[in-house]
Amino acid sequence: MAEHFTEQIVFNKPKIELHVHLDGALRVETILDVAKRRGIPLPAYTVEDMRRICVIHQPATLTEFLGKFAEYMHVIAGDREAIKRIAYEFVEDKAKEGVIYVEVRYSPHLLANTDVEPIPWNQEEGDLSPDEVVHLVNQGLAEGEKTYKIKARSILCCMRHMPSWSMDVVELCKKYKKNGVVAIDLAGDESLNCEAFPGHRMAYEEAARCGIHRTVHAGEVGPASVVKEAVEVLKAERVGHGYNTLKDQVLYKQLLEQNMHFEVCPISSRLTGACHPDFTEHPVITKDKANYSLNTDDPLIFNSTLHLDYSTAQEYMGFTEEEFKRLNINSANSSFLPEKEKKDLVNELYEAYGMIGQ
Ligand SMILES: O=c1[nH]cnc2c1ncn2[C@H]1C[C@H](O)[C@@H](CO)O1
Repeated sequence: MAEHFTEQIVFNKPKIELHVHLDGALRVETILDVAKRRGIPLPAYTVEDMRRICVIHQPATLTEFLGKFAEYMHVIAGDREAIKRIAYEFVEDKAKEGVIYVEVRYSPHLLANTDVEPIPWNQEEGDLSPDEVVHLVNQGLAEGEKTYKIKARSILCCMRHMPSWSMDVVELCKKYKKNGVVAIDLAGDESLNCEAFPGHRMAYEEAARCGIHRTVHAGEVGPASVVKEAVEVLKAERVGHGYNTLKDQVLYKQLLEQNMHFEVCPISSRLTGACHPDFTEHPVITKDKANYSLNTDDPLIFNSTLHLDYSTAQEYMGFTEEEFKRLNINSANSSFLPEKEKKDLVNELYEAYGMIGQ
C-alpha cells in the first residue's frame, strides 16, 4: 500500500467510481506476462521489482507521476490481445472492490501504433489504430460486465500536450456512443499547458453540439483559472480533481450553486503533489455538502485500491457512513449514463443503503 497508510474495508456497500484511468489501473502481473509473450525487455522481471518501478512511493509532482506510464505502456500499446485483456481484468478488479458502476477513461491514441502522430512510446509503426483500440476496450469491458455483473462505461481522453488528436477523440466518442463510450475528457499535464489549445476547444465545442458528455482534468495542480476555463469555455459538466477551485472562492461558490460534480481522488492528490500531504488539510469539501465522488485515479501507480481511498477518507478526513452513502448517490446522479439508466442506478443504491422511500 501507499506508504504507511493501511487499507481497511470501511464501506462494504455498492459503490460508484467515475474517475479512473484504464492505463493507470493495470495489473503488474499482466505487464510481465504480456512482455514475456511479446519478447519485450523490461527494467525488472518479478512482480515486486516491477511494482517498485511503477509505483510512486512519496509525494512527487504531476510531471514525475506522468513519467511512470513510460515504464510499461510500450508493453501493452499496439497489442490487440493485451488491450482487450486489461479492459476485462479491470472490470474484474472493480467488481471485487464492490463497484457496481464505473466510468473508466483512457487515450485511444496512447494505445495505438498507426493513425497516430507521433507514434507513442517509441513503438514501430503497426496496424492498430485508435479506432480499433476503442473497439477492443469496448469488447473487454462488455465481456467483463457479463462475467462480473457490473456496469462499465468508458470516457475517451484528449491529451493536453496533443491538441492535434482531439478532433479524432470526439469523432470516436460519436462513433462509439451506442457502444459504451459516454464522454470526452482532457487529461495530461496541466502544469505545462494551462490554457486549452484551439484543438481541444474545437473538440469540446463539437462534443457539446453532439450531446457528448464532457469532463476535464482541471485545478489538480493548475490554478483555479483552468477550472474556470473548463467550465465556461469547454462546457465541462464535471471537473476532474478541481482542488484548486477553492483558491477562487467566487468560482467555488458559483460551482457549488450549479451543483458541479468534482471527481476527487484522495490518494492520488497526495502522491502527485496536488494537495497538502497531510490528509487532514485536504480540500475535500464535505462540510459544504458539495457534489463529488471518491476515486482511485491510477491504482497501479499509487499502489492503491478504492478501499484505501475510502479508509483514508474515514480516518483522516472524518468521513462517516452517511457521507459515503451521500457521495455515492451524488456520483450516480452525476454519472454520464442516459437518464433512465441513471435513475435505475440511483434506486439500486437507495435500496442497497436501506434508504427506500427517503
Ligand atoms: O491524475 C492525472 N492527471 C492528469 N493526467 C493523468 C492523470 N492520471 C493519468 N493521466 C494521463 C496519463 C494517461 O496515459 C492518460 C490517459 O489515461 O491520462
